[in-house]
Amino acid sequence: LATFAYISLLSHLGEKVACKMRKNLFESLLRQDVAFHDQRKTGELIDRLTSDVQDFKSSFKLCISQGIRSTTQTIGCICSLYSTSAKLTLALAATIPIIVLIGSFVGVALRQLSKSAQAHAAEATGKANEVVANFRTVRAFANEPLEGQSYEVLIQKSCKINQEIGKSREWAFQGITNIALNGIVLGVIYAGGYLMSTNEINPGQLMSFLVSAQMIQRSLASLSVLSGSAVRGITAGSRVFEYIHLQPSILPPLFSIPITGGRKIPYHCLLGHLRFEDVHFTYPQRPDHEVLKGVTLDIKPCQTVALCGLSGAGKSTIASLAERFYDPTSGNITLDGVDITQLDPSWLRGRTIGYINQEPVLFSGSVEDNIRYGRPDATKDEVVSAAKLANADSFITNFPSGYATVVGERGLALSGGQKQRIAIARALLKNPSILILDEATSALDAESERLVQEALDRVMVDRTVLIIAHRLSTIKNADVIAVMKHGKVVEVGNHKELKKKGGIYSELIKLQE
Ligand SMILES: Nc1ncnc2c1ncn2[C@@H]1O[C@H](COP(=O)(O)OP(=O)(O)OP(=O)(O)O)[C@@H](O)[C@H]1O
Repeated sequence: LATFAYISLLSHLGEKVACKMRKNLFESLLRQDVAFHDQRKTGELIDRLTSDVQDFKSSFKLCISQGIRSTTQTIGCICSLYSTSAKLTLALAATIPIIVLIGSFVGVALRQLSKSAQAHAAEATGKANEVVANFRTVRAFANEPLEGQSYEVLIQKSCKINQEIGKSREWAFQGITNIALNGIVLGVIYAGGYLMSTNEINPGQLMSFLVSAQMIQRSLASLSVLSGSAVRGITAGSRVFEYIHLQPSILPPLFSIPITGGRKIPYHCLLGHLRFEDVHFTYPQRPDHEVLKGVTLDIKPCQTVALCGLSGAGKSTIASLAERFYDPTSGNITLDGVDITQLDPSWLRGRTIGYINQEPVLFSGSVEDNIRYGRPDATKDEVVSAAKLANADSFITNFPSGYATVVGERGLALSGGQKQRIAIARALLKNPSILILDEATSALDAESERLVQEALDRVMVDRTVLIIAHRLSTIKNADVIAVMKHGKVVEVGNHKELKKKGGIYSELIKLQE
């Protein structure tokens, strides 16, 4: 009964610990900056969330069940040894520091190997994740054998290290400890024989001492096997806790980017005046390349401002800074005169700014779920009216299952134009005061573009809009057009003014015409 109780208690506890670790790790991953995710592979993060937590749980359960038994057995037997012959016990105790020293030396070496094996396994998972997620591209380039080989190389590395760990565990851990422990038994027979000859102990006591010493030997041997698993568990745990305790990086000058907390501008006071003032910015993972070099841009309330310019000039970076995915290296970005670093980021992103980009990402689930992602508490009527505004209602209702149609992973079951219109509906559902369109129509064919553009024209009314576009025909009617080159705004004006000016804009127009 006790065994049954302890097994079920332990499995209950182990599952609870794993569940809590996964929850904390996942929450921590969601809390991290965009820069953190830019620098890491998705599969590597998923590996920590799955394999590492699993390893930690298994090792935790094993250490508790076998560890407690072996430790109590060892302690009990030591007491028994001491009561049988204090002298012999003390002689035995003198050898323990040597065993501990060897054990810890081997333990450190094993832990390093184990860490490297887990890092390689995570790299392999990252690779597998990337390939499976982008399967269509792999197939389109007929690169299945190449991807298979590069996965094999990664998996082989981790396999080799695991074999090395297995070998070291065999000879170093179990081999050396067995030699040491059997040596102890021989020592006991030798020393016990001597004590018997001097009549300090009798044969019965020596026999009982030997039995206890052997029991200790067995317990210590099982502890040494356990320590291999403990090493793996500790390494896996340290990889999980490393990210659980990771704080979002502190960016200059003083602020971190928390998910929530900070000022909110009440809805009825919010004008939507966005201003960039002498903004400099460098991506954290590419510190030697300054992307924005002193951008000043005033986007007045309800104005439509278009950004254009050469590829790589820094247009999308401006959108990322407005969303506060990153903080500028220097300079300020203000919303209605308030520095956005003072504002609650979740309010800023979740309520105030609607962001639609070139490749909208949908989640597996129904069309309705995807639109509701913009505002989870929206009613069905609100979802439908957002879809109507985005020119999406007609094609959605033409699906046999209507709004319950499942869009497939990342929206693969929809066309580009349909995905884009669902993304517009999703952004509109939160009724944002500022709309950022990052080349929202550039991936579409003429008919889809017309439908999407029609939807966008309708929703741009009465909002501050920042459009990033390559095709200049789509931004002709913008109130202000800012032309960017090498991280700077080099021309500002409306279409007519800039065309007349004869600068970069007019050249780009000529090229496109
Ligand atoms: N996450 C990132 N990490 C590091 N560098 C980046 C990152 N995103 C963009 N960059 C670099 O910043 C520069 C500006 O990129 P950005 O995407 O803002 O340009 P863009 O003007 O929008 O270009 P395009 O019109 O081609 O989309 C480029 O040199 C790019 O390589």
